[in-house]
Amino acid sequence: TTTVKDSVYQILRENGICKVFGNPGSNELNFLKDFPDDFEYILCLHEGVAIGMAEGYAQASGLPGFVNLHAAAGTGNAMGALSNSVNSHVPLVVTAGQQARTMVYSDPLLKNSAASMLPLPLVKDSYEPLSAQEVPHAISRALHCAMSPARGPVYVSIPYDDWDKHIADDARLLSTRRVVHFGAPGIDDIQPLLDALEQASSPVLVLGPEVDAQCCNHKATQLAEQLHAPVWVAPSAPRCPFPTNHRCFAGILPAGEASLAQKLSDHDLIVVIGGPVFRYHQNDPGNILPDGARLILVTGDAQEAARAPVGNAIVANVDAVLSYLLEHGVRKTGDCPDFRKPIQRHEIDQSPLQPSAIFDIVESIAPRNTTYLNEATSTIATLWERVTMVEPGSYYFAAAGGLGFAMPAALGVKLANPDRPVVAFIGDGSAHYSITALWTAVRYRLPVVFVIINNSGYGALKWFSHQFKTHNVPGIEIEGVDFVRLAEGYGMKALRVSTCIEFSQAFDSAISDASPVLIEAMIESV
Ligand SMILES: Cc1ncc(Cn2c(C)c(CCOP(=O)(O)OP(=O)(O)O)sc2=O)c(N)n1
Ligand SMILES: [Ca+2]
Repeated sequence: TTTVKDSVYQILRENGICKVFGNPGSNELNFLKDFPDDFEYILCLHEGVAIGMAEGYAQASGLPGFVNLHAAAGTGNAMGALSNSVNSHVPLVVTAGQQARTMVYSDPLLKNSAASMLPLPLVKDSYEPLSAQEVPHAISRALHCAMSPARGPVYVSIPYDDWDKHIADDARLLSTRRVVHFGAPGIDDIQPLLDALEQASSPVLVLGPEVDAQCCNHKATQLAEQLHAPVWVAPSAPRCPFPTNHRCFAGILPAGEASLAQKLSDHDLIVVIGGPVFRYHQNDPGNILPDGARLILVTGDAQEAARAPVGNAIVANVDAVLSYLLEHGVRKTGDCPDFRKPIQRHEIDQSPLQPSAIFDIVESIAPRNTTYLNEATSTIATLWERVTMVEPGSYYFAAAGGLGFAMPAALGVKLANPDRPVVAFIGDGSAHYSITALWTAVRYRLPVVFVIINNSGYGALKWFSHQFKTHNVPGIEIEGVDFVRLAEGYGMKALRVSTCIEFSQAFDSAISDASPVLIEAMIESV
């Protein structure tokens, strides 16, 4: 026989999982005791950080993230972060310790009374095994469910007295299970798309995060060149699916119905690959498509296909479809046009900082393979205009817009890819949702550069107030926060700058520092 605990670690080990992101309580101690030395426990001081870090790690590594939380209180703290995970199709197994199986009904402290209901609908599946014997199978099933298209987080609640129970050794059969997914279409399946591209006089490509998640950005560039088509990144982008310095890159689409359709008004065929149609943000009612245009969606997510309000959809592996289109699709002759917009760059001088200057300075210093995260929400469009992102895995943003994602996700990305620089632009508002990530960065020596863009408040909400004509709104000014002292309080190197030359010097030093650094960039309040 074996124990539930040994069986579960063996299942994780055989599936390449060796990191546990977590925050422990007494319910978790039986799972964590005699912690195996071939695993690493990453302590996060808030459960939103544990989820965010596991999400960044999973997205950057392609491996499932494994999280261990504490009962209902820990799961509740994780819910905001899970809203991003379920939208970004990131494979996570989220476990939470439950009170002792024999005590739960007596309403004890630290119980998770409706455990399998608590995280819904922000997980693909959630379960509390009916007996200790079921726990290894529940973990194995959660792992394969999280990794099956469309990927996503799965939750398992486990009573703490289950871990030491002895069970039959057939759990070994579970740890060696392999589930692989192909989803490649047959040529007949995508013939309608090939025909539409052949007949279109002005096709346009709109790319979503799945292109980046499957690392087929380069195939998308070849397809754009073959079609002489401009490429837009789908709105509210959580990843960067296309090189922003490529001649076909037209920009990131606005997240409003009318404004998005207006950007695509010159096209008669809109091919959306690897993302929803569309993830709008501001309410900007209008026609979803320009007059006379038709839309075809290619996605690995059947729900995304079903939810689309317009056009036809092909549910298939995005990488496989791109390969088909390259091999069998129409090829335009002559030179591919250049769809890029020229950018006027800032001088790096004594002038006061502003977001566009910050991004120009970063653009002039950061290595080309840097990964960026941006949660200074009023500056996102400016980053996409000014920062070059080429490789897969160059950019991450909260897929549901749930703030508090970028700081912990930056740590997870760095943990997965230690050789790539990681820069996180964080708003002075967003920084507070996961500020404890700074301690985890120092504790695990993750040399991320955190740039706090401090405009003394919720800049994006000031913009929305203007848009929505909802004036005199309280609660959007934040004055008097000292991020340098906050960072130093967590043991992190930190400095404050307010001019371009100061920021340039600080960033040039921070990007090659072996330790994490926080730079507080003071800019005019918007
Ligand atoms: C968890 C959470 N809480 C609140 C919000 C609402 N929110 C908030 C509070 C924003 C302003 C963030 O301000 P910031 O300082 O981080 O960045 P900017 O000043 O550049 O907008 S944008 C936005 O959608 C959110 N998206 N997620
Ligand atoms: Ca701000």
